[in-house]
Amino acid sequence: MLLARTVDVTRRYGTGAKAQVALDGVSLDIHAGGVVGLLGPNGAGKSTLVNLLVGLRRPTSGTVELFGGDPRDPAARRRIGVTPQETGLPATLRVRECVAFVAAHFADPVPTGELLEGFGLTEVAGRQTGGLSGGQKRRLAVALAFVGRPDLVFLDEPTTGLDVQARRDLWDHVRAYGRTGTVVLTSHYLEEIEALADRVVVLGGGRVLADDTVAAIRAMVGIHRVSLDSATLPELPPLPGVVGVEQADGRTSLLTADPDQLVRDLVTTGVPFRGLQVRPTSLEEVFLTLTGR
Ligand SMILES: Nc1ncnc2c1ncn2[C@@H]1O[C@H](COP(=O)(O)OP(=O)(O)OP(=O)(O)O)[C@@H](O)[C@H]1O
Repeated sequence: MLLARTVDVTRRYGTGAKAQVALDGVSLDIHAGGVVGLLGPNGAGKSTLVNLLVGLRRPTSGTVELFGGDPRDPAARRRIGVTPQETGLPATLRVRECVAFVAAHFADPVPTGELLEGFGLTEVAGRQTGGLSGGQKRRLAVALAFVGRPDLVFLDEPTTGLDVQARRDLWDHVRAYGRTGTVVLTSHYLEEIEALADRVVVLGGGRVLADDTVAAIRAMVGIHRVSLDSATLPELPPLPGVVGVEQADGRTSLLTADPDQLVRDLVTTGVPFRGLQVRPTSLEEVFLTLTGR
């Protein structure tokens, strides 16, 4: 089921010579179920895309649909939950009151106590939001996106400022939600995208550079890393198919598209290697290649 879509969307900020093109011909379908990760460097257009999908901004050209209609239609917006990149919580409201305030807008909200428990906020339920730590504020901002049992949740860099444990707890929540609902999440953390996303959309310079599963995107570059302990390794003879050699952390890495053949060749050379490891390149390595960074 199609929940949201953009068709050939362009978004510019400003006019004339100073115009900034934030999105440039982006077409994207968001289907029900799972976690879609929007990945891209600073200024790639991730927040702009989310803001268009949730009806906070309008495209300069192209079409944006949410549940088959206009994202600014209140009926469509009632079915989504959003955590923007920056949230201003009313400083004098208590955490519990904040949740109750948002819950009042929905017919069947998650009970406040249950929601606070789920996001580790029970202990600070009676505290004014102005007195929360940065991480607690962020957790509350993310919790508010889930109050109305939304069909589609948009989280713009939800774990920025969270410590490792809080980040992992939030991942559990997002993952669990993605089993029955749908989440669109932007992140700078490749680890986060690898951990959560079923589908990754890589944005760069306002364009979709790749749109696939984590595994497929990793395989797009298709390069594997064959690494050996450097300590006892003699100088290697030239080996066919090696596209790069790296030295780091006491290991020599050979980059190749055909790791099986490289291992056979290594054995044939008779080089006394130790500590052989073969692994696909990480999402980070692929990401750097795709975005040209
Ligand atoms: N209100 C605005 N006025 C002018 N330019 C803007 C505005 N909002 C965004 N931009 C520009 O549009 C481009 C895309 O910005 P956007 O915030 O969508 O990127 P992003 O991928 O979310 O970046 P980040 O990872 O830093 O949050 C950037 O060049 C940015 O400077």
